[in-house]
This record gives sequence, structure tokens and C-alpha cells, in this order.
Amino acid sequence: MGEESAFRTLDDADVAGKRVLVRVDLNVPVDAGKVTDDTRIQAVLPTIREIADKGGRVVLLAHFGRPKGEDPALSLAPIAGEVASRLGKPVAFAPATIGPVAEAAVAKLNDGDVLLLENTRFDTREEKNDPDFVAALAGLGDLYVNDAFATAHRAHASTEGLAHKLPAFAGRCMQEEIEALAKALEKPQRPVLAVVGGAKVSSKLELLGNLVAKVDILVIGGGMANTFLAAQGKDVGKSLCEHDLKGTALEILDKAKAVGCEIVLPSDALVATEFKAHAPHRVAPVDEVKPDEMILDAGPATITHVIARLRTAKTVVWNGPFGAFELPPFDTATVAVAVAAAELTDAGGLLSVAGGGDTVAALNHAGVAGRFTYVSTAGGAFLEWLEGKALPGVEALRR
Ligand SMILES: Nc1ncnc2c1ncn2[C@@H]1O[C@H](COP(=O)(O)OP(=O)(O)OP(=O)(O)O)[C@@H](O)[C@H]1O
Ligand SMILES: O=C(O)[C@H](O)COP(=O)(O)O
Repeated sequence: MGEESAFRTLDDADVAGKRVLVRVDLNVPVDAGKVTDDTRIQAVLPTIREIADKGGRVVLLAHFGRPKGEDPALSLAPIAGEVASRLGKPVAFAPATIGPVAEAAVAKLNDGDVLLLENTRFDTREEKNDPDFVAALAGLGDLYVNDAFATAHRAHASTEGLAHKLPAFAGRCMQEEIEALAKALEKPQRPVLAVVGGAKVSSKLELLGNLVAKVDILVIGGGMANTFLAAQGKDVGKSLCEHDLKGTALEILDKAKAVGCEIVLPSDALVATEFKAHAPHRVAPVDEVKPDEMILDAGPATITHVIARLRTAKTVVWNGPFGAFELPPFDTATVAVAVAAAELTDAGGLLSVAGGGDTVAALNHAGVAGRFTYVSTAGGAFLEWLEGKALPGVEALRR
């Protein structure tokens, strides 16, 4: 039995005339109010269209950023227009997730209409998977469709709890992600090289402990690498670094040694004193970072070494950029490694899979996303899937 048939999908759902709560991942990169990469929006359009075309009333649920309660700067209001322009039809917005305002907005929907509710994380009960919050959400719909593979590693009210309250189905993006990742990576050709970088150090660091048992080479970059460098006693100055997690980093290095996984850490870096595009910068060995400097990208020796290790791999999996790629020239390492991975993929010697909101944005910025074997919308969820962990949002959809 294929993985896809383990779930109820839209093929099993009778949506006509029904209020369909659709969990999507709209946690897209935004700069100065503009969506800088719309991959995650594009990915959920087929599900929204299919439900609307079949006469369902689409009620979109999504989070944006990591607010701790209401935070106007993280409202989904501007995202409704971004979805509407790509969908080619209006998307109403309700400035509430539950309660009378949300209920009135849902009640106004006609068959085929689309509504986006406010950021689910504005209610702190969302992340606790609180039963009362789940019940309040469930009251807004007749059916539940989860199309947010990128958030499936979170057991939150809108990603997990709802699946136990309403008839639940996998959306088309969810279905495609599960099928494509299984096809590409269930029996990967070795050596497998993983690149893990980015900024979500605390939520991704621990899972590296399991990942080292699955891959042959682990390249650690971005903010993630700084915690390892600090754990090795290096002064990382003002760099993004979770000093509290240095012990975890050392345990991961020990575990890697025990299982024979090669760890690649940066040997040099681009450092600057300001976090901004074109900030004055220099190349520094990682043990010569000054107290007022920040590591904002990997340096040239590191890039050369990473590409050399990549050439020995048959499979690469990648989540998290090497540097603050939104701010040139701190995109240099990410772009160079992305181009090398694309060239090796084109030449037929490498299977390349990358995932994550900003990682996909970085590959698009490098102009190579289309040359990777597969690009997932998911970052953290992709890494947990790679670890072999059951994803709560996916498990809850099993028949
Ligand atoms: N050295 C660094 N210092 C500061 N920020 C960095 C550094 N390296 C990378 N980053 C930042 O990391 C961010 C991306 O990290 P993140 O872990 O969110 O990846 P992602 O692909 O979006 O994954 P997910 O989908 O799980 O969020 C980018 O915004 C980038 O600027
Ligand atoms: O960007 C992501 O990886 C998902 O949207 C999940 O976001 P989170 O890490 O804040 O839960």
C-alpha cells in the first residue's frame, strides 16, 4: 500500500456546501511588508481552488511568525491580499481566529468563497493544543483539511487537535510532500550529506543528534554553526548563538563521532559589526572573531571545503542557509553551495532535496530552486521527517 492511501484525501471528502477549515502554512518570508518568496502560497492554491470549485466554503487557518499572544506586526491581514492575487479571486479576512467576529465572517460565506482567519498563534492556547480552543475552532467548520506539511511537526490545535474533532483529510500539498519525500529519500543513495543552517537554533539543534545517525556527512552552517563554535571554546562575538545549548552541541559532536558521521563546521567566516546589507565586513578565521563582530556568512575556505565534500555525496538534503542571505554579500556561501548542488544534480550524479521557508527563498535568490531534484515547503518538519520521527499533524490524518 502506497503512503498516500494511508490518509483520507480530498478524493474522500464531500465538500459541496460545507464549511471547510483548511490549515495552510503561510509563514512566508516578508521584507518591508512585501512577500519575498511566495512558494508556500503557491503550494496551497491547488487545495483552495479544488475545494472552492467543488462548492466548499474555504476557511483558511494559518500562523505567522512566533507571536506570544496578539501582535499587530504579525497579523495575517496583508497575506489575505497576497493569496487573493495569486488565486485570482477575493479572499476575505477576519481580524479574529475564533469568537463572534470569526463566526460572523464564516456565516457570511457563500459556496466557493474563501476566508482567512487571523494568526492562530494570537491565542496562546493554539500551541498548547488546548481542548477549548480546538472546540472553538471546530465550531467554525464541518470538515478539516490539513495542507500544512511545513507545520506538521507541531502538535498544535489547528495542526493536530482539529483532526480529532472533525472529519479530517490531507490536502493536495500535504499529499504531494509526503509522496515526494518518500520517493526521493526513503532509500537514499550514500553517501548522504546534510546541510543544516539557518536561525532556528533552539528548535532544530536537538534533532541533529538523531540526524547524525542517518547521514554520512553533516555540514553545519548559519546561526546553528555558531553554537557549535562557541561550544568548542571559540569567541563568536555578537553572533547569533544559543550559549545555553553548548552542552547539547558537544553531545551531538560526541554522538557523531560514535556513529561515524563526519561533521563539517566553518573554518572561516564573513564578519561584520552591523546586521545590514553591504555592512563593512572582513574574512576571518573562526577563532579570530572580535567581541564586537558577528559571523554573518561562511568564508571562502569553508565554501571550498563544503563543495569538495558535496562532490563526494550521492544525496544532499538541505535546510537552513549558510548566512544572512537576505543581506548581500552575506548570501555568498549559500549561493555558491546552491549553485554547486544544482550543477552536480544537472550532471546526474546527485539527488538534491531542500526545504524550508527561507531556504527555498535562498535557492530562488540563487536562481537554482528549479534545478534541485525536489524542493519541500517544509524546514523543521522536513528535518524531523528525515530523523524518522512521526509528525503529529500527519499522524492525526491516518485512516
Ligand atoms: N550567521 C547568521 N546570523 C544571523 N542569521 C542567520 C545566519 N545564518 C542564517 N541566518 C538566518 O537564518 C534564517 C533562516 O533560518 P530558518 O531556520 O528559519 O530556515 P528556514 O529555511 O526558513 O526553515 P523553517 O522553514 O524551519 O523556518 C534566514 O533569515 C537567515 O538570515
Ligand atoms: O517555518 C516553519 O518551519 C513552519 O511554519 C513552522 O514554524 P515554527 O517553527 O515557528 O513552528
